Amino acid sequence: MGKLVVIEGLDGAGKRTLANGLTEALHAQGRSVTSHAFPRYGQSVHADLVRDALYGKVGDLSDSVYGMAVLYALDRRGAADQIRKDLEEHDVVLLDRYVASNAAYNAARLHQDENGEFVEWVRALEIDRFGLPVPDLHLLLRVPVEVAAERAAKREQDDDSRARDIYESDGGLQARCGVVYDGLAKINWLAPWQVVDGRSNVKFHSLLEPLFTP
Ligand SMILES: Nc1ncnc2c1ncn2[C@@H]1O[C@H](COP(=O)(O)OP(=O)(O)OP(=O)(O)O)[C@@H](O)[C@H]1O
Ligand SMILES: Cc1cn([C@H]2C[C@H](O)[C@@H](COP(=O)(O)O)O2)c(=O)[nH]c1=O
Repeated sequence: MGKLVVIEGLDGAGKRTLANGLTEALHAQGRSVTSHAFPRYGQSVHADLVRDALYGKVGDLSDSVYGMAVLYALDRRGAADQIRKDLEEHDVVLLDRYVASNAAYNAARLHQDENGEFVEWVRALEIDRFGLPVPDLHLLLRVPVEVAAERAAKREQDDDSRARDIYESDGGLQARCGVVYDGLAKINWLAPWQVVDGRSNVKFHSLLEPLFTP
């Protein structure tokens, strides 16, 4: 059975870049890896509705924290069987965002913390009710909010298709979300969390060592 490893962090933190680096490092160790990124834009109707809502194209949908959270959760529910299959066939299944993104962003929208009602509601919905696989490890790619914002702004400049959405443009939300992520990591919510300093060069091999040490 493979290990389910989740990368979490603010918009622009560098999660995709970390996922690519980890994949290369795992391949160099001879391990098989497959990955997914949530939301699954272009693959799931729920994810595509999320994207439309994040660009203000679905009326007042994005105003509803619970409405948005249900869409993200349904996108993952649609991927659950694939993730289970991947875990049978690969050493590592790497996810760029997962259930904890729903907990962190939407608790932050509601000005709640890691111990609040919303975080528990997400766990009950996605794990108990939808039966999503529980991660083996979360990697929290931690960078100061300003650094994440600079990286997101630079990417927006370089790539026309990556204009910042309503969450990415909301500095207050990103700052609160960073605090909720720190809280989730502190209580090892759902599974162990490892904090990765995204400002310095990340040592990919050492990050996953604990997973494969008997
Ligand atoms: N360690 C780093 N140092 C400097 N720039 C970086 C670093 N990691 C990523 N970047 C740059 O920051 C930008 C955002 O990176 P990336 O797309 O990996 O972030 P992300 O967390 O996946 O973003 P999002 O969640 O918004 O999709 C990219 O332009 C990337 O090249
Ligand atoms: C998976 C997921 C994501 N979010 C938030 C986080 C981001 O601000 C946006 C879109 O994600 P992307 O990585 O920028 O494409 O949505 C969320 O609130 N809940 C989730 O489950």
